[in-house]
Amino acid sequence: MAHAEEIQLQIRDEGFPEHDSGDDDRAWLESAATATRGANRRGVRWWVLMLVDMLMLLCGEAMAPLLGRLYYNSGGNSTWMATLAQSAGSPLLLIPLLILTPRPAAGGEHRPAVSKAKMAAICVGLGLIIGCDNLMYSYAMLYLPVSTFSLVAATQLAFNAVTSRLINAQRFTALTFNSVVVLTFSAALLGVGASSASGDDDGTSGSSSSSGGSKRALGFVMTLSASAVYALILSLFEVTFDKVVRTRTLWWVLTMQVYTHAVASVVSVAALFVSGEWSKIPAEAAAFKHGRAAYVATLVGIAVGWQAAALGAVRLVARVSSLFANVAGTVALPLVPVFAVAMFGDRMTGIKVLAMLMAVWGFLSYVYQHYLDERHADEWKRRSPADCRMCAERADEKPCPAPAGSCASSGLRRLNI
Ligand SMILES: Nc1nc2[nH]cnc2c(=O)[nH]1
Repeated sequence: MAHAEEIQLQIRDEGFPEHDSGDDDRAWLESAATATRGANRRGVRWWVLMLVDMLMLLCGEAMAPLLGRLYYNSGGNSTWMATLAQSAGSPLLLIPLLILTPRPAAGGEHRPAVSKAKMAAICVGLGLIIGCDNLMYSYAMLYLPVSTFSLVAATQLAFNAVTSRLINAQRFTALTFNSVVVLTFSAALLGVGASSASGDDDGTSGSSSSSGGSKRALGFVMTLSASAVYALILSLFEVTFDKVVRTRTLWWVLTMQVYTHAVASVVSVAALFVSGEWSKIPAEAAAFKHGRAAYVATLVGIAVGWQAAALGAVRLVARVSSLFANVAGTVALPLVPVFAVAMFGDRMTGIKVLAMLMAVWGFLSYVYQHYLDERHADEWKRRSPADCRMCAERADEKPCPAPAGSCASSGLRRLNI
């Protein structure tokens, strides 16, 4: 018991001074009621903002790869230019970043300033990894047809399940597990369906038979590696928000995206010059199938599309988790062929419909789990301080069942003793 008291004291010393008079249960109940009302009010706004982030991610993930393929199919040949386009749109985000001012963390608690040197090192590291992912993605699109690409890219969710478990201590329930499995099968089904319909050569990229099996093998390895690296990137963003920045405001999301993508762009520009591809760009633009203006418009579209996708993804990482951001992104894989039906008059098949329905099912499964978690957290917020004290006084070494932060208004923190 002495141990438990020691822990209580220690926790009280750590924060929430306005509630340190732990005996004042009435005050606690009032503050809990206010917090719950606040949470409910934030609830609708939160879901609407999440929908906006998802739309940004889905539109970007659907539009950017289609334009990437248009670039290669219309005469574009520079993998470094295709790589640069994926990160070059980040200066666009300077506009909202300069308008916004950094907001203090929710609750107004004092937090030590984030070390600039540490953030610079993180942004350089993440930027280099993003640059590698972009390069692998460019090779993947160049060497693999859409069908095989979708099939292999479906693995990114499984990779994310591993990275988020190892790096972010993601909790897996039956619903989140179901979401990962169903979405992976949905994207894979699409790949199988497309390859059986087209003999795995849908002519959408430079991977015609003349390119040879070695290029296709390289495309396969690049897609698989990019899928793993993308999962790692999302998990590293999440762990940075959790452990380094320790807040998840829009200002920090924009800051991290602008700086990491700036690093990726600098590396891509340097590689464009060093590789000599730069000298071929004017001829490539002049010979572009739809003209020079279309060449520029395609690259600008790729840049804007990837920034929208990345912003949506990082916002979802900050709002929910890296796994959820990947779940939402994977929904885009089966949506692309359905968009192609509407935009390019492609044939609608039973497999495309089934893949899309499975994607929606997998996605809703994760959203429902998140809704249950929120409700569980709200229930804990409504409990009396005695419940929280019970946790603190438990001497059985078991973790507290309350969700993180839910004991905050009683002056006690969630315990993991
Ligand atoms: N590998 C990979 N890279 C990305 N960059 C932006 N989106 C993606 C994605 O879905 N996969």
